[in-house]
Amino acid sequence: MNQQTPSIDGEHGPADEREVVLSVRDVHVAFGSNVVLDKLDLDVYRGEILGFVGGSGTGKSVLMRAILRLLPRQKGEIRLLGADYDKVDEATRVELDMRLGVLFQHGALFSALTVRENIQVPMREYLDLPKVLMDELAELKVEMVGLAPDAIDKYPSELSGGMIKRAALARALALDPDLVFLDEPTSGLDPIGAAEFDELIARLRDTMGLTVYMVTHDLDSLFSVCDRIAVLGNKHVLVNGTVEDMLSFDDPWVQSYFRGKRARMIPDRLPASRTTPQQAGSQKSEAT
Ligand SMILES: Nc1ncnc2c1ncn2[C@@H]1O[C@H](COP(=O)(O)OP(=O)(O)OP(=O)(O)O)[C@@H](O)[C@H]1O
Repeated sequence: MNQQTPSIDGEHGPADEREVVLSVRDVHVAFGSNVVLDKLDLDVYRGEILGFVGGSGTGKSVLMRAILRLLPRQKGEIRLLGADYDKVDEATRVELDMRLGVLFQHGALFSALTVRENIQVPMREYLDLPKVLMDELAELKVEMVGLAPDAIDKYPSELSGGMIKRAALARALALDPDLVFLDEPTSGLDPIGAAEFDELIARLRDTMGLTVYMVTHDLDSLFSVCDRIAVLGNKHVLVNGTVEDMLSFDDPWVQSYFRGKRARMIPDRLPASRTTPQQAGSQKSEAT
């Protein structure tokens, strides 16, 4: 995908009318001679759930970390909420960071802190709030992600895998972000827990207007909650669009992934409920 790529207009209007909250252009990341990402372009639109997929080791985590500035990149521009991270002053950078939430794979909660304290970590880092207000906010976040109220004073070791994911999501939402990055949020969950987590993500998008960038291998998530899917291959985004676009895209990996045995086991791959205002439009790039 690039700015010159023709886009398919959706039923809700031309694709380019949507607000781009994350824009990645011509990104190049290498570790020594190992080039992981090259000439990579990607847009994420406000209010959508973008599913980001690709084979193992293709660079999904590397891209997420490069976007979050946890890894250096050799080339390329990354604009978040309209601002070029590399060109803004430190105060603006902090403001931008506050508008992002991240759920790392496996939750990555601080094991020595309770759920309440974990949720309050970003509040302590960025805000100067009285304890009573931070407690109220933490309680609100716990409720928002569907955890029982008594989970708030538990330590991560006392929680199930699904509860850890929810607690980590509550922490990612601590500062009411515009955009959340989720790294394989349903991995390790049983199918029911994973489906409930997907529903939670969709509900938060609908109620908070959240934009979601979700790295996932979970075909159920891709088919049920993602408005758009981007596929990483050959070091860049091979194609992005709806499930329907994936099914018709002529690439061996994309075909085997979306039409393979596991995909065929999902009974209703294109439920009508997938059509949302955020789903308007899709774009394709040329496979190389
Ligand atoms: N810090 C690092 N130093 C050197 N090489 C790295 C580093 N991080 C990632 N890589 C390399 O970058 C490539 C892409 O890794 P990455 O973890 O992004 O893959 P992925 O698409 O997320 O894979 P998976 O789906 O298996 O999690 C791999 O070859 C990996 O070895």
